[in-house]
Amino acid sequence: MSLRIEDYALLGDTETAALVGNDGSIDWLCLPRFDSPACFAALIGRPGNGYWSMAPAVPHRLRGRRYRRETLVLETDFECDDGAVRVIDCMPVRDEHPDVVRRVQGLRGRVRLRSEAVVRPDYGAIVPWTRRYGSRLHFVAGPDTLYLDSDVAFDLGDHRHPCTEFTVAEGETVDFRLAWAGPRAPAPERVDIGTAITRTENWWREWVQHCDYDGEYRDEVVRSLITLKALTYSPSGGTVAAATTSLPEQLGGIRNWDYRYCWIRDATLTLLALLNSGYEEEAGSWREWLLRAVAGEPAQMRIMYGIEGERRLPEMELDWLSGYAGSTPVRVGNHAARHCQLDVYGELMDALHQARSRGIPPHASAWKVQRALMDYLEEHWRDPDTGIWEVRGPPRQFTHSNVMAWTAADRAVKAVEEFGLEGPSDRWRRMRQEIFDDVCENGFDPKRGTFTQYYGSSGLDASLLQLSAVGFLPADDERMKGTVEAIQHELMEDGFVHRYTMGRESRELDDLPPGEGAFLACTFWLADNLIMQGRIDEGRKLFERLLGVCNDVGLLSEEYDPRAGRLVGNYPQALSHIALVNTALLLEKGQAPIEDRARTGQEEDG
Ligand SMILES: OC[C@H]1O[C@H](O[C@H]2O[C@H](CO)[C@@H](O)[C@H](O)[C@H]2O)[C@H](O)[C@@H](O)[C@@H]1O
Repeated sequence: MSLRIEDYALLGDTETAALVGNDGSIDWLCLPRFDSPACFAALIGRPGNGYWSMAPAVPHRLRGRRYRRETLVLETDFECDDGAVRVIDCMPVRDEHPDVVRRVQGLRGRVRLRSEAVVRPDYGAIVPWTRRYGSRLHFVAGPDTLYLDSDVAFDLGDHRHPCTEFTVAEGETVDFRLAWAGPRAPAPERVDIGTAITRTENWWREWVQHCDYDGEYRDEVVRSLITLKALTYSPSGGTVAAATTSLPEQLGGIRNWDYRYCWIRDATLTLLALLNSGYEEEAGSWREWLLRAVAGEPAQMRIMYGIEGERRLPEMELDWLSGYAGSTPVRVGNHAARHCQLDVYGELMDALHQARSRGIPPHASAWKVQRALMDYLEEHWRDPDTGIWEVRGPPRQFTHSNVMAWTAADRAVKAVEEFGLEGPSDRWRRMRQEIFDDVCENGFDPKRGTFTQYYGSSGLDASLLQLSAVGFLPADDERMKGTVEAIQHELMEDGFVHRYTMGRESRELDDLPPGEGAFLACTFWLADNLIMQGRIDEGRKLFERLLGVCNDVGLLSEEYDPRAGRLVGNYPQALSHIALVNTALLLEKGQAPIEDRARTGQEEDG
């Protein structure tokens, strides 16, 4: 039986990521980039699709695992009748060759261990050509060449399952390193594993030092920030939505998507979470990524890009993979790249506005790009779109999308008024008012006292919990209170919030069978609304309940299945960790930076 999603921990070097189970097996690793084909894909298939195990060879139990304080260096402790060992895993800060290092440390007694290195490039499809040179294994398959160096020699067997057994006594260490090289690149030099681990540890600790949040939830916030940093591709500054593809939104279901790309929405919200926690440098590189990605005709702007700004992300199914817990199809690429989702204009205008407000040095092209985007939005904000949830049914006029168009107009007005930038502020002011009136007339149900999912629908949508955060209406406005109450009544299951009403209407909306977990980011947004309404204790209680579903190493996926009591969806997911950071900041400050925006927006439009 597969491990639960929460049984995995993240390793990463800010260019790619791996998942290691609490059984010591690395079941997911894409090299050299987040979106490269995985060479260990057992996570979404079978063991034959690739893994690298490291655990006692005799009956044993997990004694615990943790990241070393404020780092992404993982320690997993196993215990058996003969003693105890620790496996230390990390991906060193990137130099020439992406690599994973593993050190086995004897803690007590003498323990016999076994390691199997089943390398399977191209998402588990290819058995590589494998050779052994002393204590080095060499795997070759098309564009992938991997080298496994170890203190103990591997037995090649039939070349399909290289394995080794060795004994570690208290105080001893045994080291391993798997490194990737391009097809014609020279073989990597051997490295000292102890030095690599220390260097990686120091690098993360130095990074964490810039965090200026020192509140009650520091551990959880720092873990989330480390996760967001690990999901940010450092050469370009783009953030992937999650480290995986096709972890299901419902166990055994078909809502399995590839998240190893940069959504404007997720990347922008990541930037804000980092910025609000003291990380200004990241804001600069994110803006570089963004401006490169959206450069060109505003009409051609995409809602998501590849990590270097690639525009074509064709979606396909990998039929040789049996899926996580049998959840098929396994997909790579993402058809949503071709969607029109108007909210991204608002998120983008807001992020650039905030970067400016924080004094991030101006960028020569930023305002030019923003003006071009506004020209486009002025013409198109009434268009139906696929909305924040990227529904695969027919486009609609989603209330949230229009509110985000309002946000874009609001930030454009402020850029002129507060920063003296040049632009038609009177026109944008009129646009802002027009959208405000339109939303209040068509996206609000006066009988039920709640905003609704899209114009003309009676359904609810948890994205409406964002309305106060962006400043559309204050949290204590009766219409917002009514919306929050309706969402609490209709979208909650066992204390967690679903994205929208599931049922016949959602089938038409989504073009997919209903059934998925509760959405963790939305549940944090509910906590935010409670806090902004002054219901601090209720908000805190909900926040702490959410912290309770973080796994033992502080990670969250996209969704939570309250019935199964399990994390579901891609993992770890940026949106969930962004939302965690925002709620912690809101609780700490009593009012978040986002609420300041709420106040200014309301003065003019209320
Ligand atoms: O479930 C439907 C959609 O799910 C994915 O989108 C979700 O994840 C995105 C990345 O985190 C997020 O930006 C979006 O708001 C979420 O709905 C998936 O990528 C889509 O293809 C799919 O239609």
